[in-house]
Amino acid sequence: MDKHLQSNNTGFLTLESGEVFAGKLYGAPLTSYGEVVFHTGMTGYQEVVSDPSFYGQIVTFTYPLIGNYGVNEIDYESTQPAISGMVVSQLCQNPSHFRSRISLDAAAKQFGFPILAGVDTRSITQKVRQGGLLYGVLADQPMTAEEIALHKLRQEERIFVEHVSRTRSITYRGEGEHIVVIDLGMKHSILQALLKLGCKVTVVPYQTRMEEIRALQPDGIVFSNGPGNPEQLRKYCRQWRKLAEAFPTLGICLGHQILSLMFGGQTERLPFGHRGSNHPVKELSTGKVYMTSQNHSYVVKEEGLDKQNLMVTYRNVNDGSVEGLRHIYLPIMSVQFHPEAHPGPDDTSHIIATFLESVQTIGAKHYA
Ligand SMILES: NC(=O)CC[C@H](N)C(=O)O
Repeated sequence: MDKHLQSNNTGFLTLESGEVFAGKLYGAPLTSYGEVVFHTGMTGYQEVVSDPSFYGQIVTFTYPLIGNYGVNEIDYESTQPAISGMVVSQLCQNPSHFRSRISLDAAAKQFGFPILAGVDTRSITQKVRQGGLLYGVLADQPMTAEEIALHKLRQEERIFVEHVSRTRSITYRGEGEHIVVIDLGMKHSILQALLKLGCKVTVVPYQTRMEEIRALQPDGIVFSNGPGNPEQLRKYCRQWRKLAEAFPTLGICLGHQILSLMFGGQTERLPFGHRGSNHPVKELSTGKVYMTSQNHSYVVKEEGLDKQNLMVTYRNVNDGSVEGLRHIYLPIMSVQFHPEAHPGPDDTSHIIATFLESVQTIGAKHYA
């Protein structure tokens, strides 16, 4: 018997395509439902479970052993549970790391999400790769197609950003430039990256009005990462465009996708998403390839992109999809990947520094 499996509770992941995967249930004894996605990182599970971009998703890890270095107090990306549920092959119950405080099982109990362990995660991944958007339910019994269809319908009606964006503004003191982050489900490490560069940072709820943001006298604006379909935010894009045109702006992941919407473009679903720590992207101006941390289902659609104003700066090496945009005349830039990394390589951390340089130099000159 697998020494990692000590739970007596059998659990099931039922996919909308009809397959049922049986395993052992750990973490919080809750039924979870959502889009089933796969993450290929060998590490980073603590950041993934707490990254608000994963809100409403059941995340399957392709790396076979998860939980082996435990969970610590400092690597959380938010204080709320983000994922809906987790599926792993082997769940390690005896973690070993000098920073570890509790096991992943204990953290899942505290955070409030279930873990299904002991299942063939490669087979689930193959199904997701073949099936595109695939909903599932993780529960203590298999579900019927009708039950899943009902959950799916409810899920599709929800605007996920509403559940993860802060409800009140908060300012973090720094001596440097004042950056206002539009919180679409901001990862804590984006805040950390800005604070590390000396910025004063104000994080505002995503529905904050333009006048309120102007009153904060920002030097620059960041549109954060976040969950769900970017098209759900289209109605805010007119006012966000005004904001982006008024201040040096950086968009990260969901923030990048909405930048294309602001300029009349569209987004589309990738066949099965990019989630992992080793997605290669090419910087078109230099031909340099960077390894990046990624986590997205949607992508900026090439067709319909406002090429009068925006140019593509990065492309995914595997599928050629758009990974970065820059405004031709204004200091506005965005990336589909995560320059703040965490988890994953920090090869592209210079992007946040470059944004800050534009805030300090081009921004001041441009708007003088
Ligand atoms: N990490 C993110 O910001 C994700 C963006 C968007 N929700 C997507 O899945 O494509």
